[in-house]
Amino acid sequence: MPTQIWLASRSPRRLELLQTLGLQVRVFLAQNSPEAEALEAPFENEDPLLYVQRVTQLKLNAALAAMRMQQLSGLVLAADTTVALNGTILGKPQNDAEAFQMLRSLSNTTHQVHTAVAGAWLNAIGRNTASKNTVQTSHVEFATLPETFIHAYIASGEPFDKAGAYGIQGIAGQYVRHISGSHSGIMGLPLFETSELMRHIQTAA
Ligand SMILES: Cc1cn([C@H]2C[C@H](O)[C@@H](COP(=O)(O)OP(=O)(O)OP(=O)(O)O)O2)c(=O)[nH]c1=O
Repeated sequence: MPTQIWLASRSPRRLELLQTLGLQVRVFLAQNSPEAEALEAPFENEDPLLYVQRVTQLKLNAALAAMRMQQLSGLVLAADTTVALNGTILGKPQNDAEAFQMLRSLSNTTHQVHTAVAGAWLNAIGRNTASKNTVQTSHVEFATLPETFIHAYIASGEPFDKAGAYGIQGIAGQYVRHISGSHSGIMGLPLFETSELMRHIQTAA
């Protein structure tokens, strides 16, 4: 019987990326509580790489707890993407001014995009019998972002559900001079690392 893969994510990009692997994926969304959202706030001066892994584990744990309650089983995946500029975390912008500030700070420089993935196997009696985490870092160099572009981009609404206020897969891609790492990782789910993680879990479960 094929493995049931559950993606614990609201991100439409993550679902599309997983589906490009030809997998049958179901989305599982745990109820968002204010407490859970508060836990996703970075600690003061938290290292971006540690932050992205911590939050990913929180997302996975919340999904596993909720899935147990509903007696669901299979391979469960959660992920988080964080943009880091000179060691500072750039999350999703809360308003136009924050988006503007983020995009201007990314102009004509290189930043990092970290995507962590955590997965676990939940068996038929609700036990987690195998788990694995991974994190993938890409380097993205933007050319100068003209102010007229930044304003129009913010007005389009595209920056608001994205870490660092941009999506490489959209019109901001025209200013990406160079990347090293994983294009799918920058979009939210590194396909090479995620496939390896899933194979590992399936073998170990
Ligand atoms: C840098 C970058 C980020 N992003 C997106 C990927 C993620 O969806 C989003 C970062 O937010 P995340 O908090 O990682 O994920 P999410 O809130 O969208 O979904 P969930 O927590 O339910 O899994 O930014 C792009 O789509 N393109 C990019 O180039």
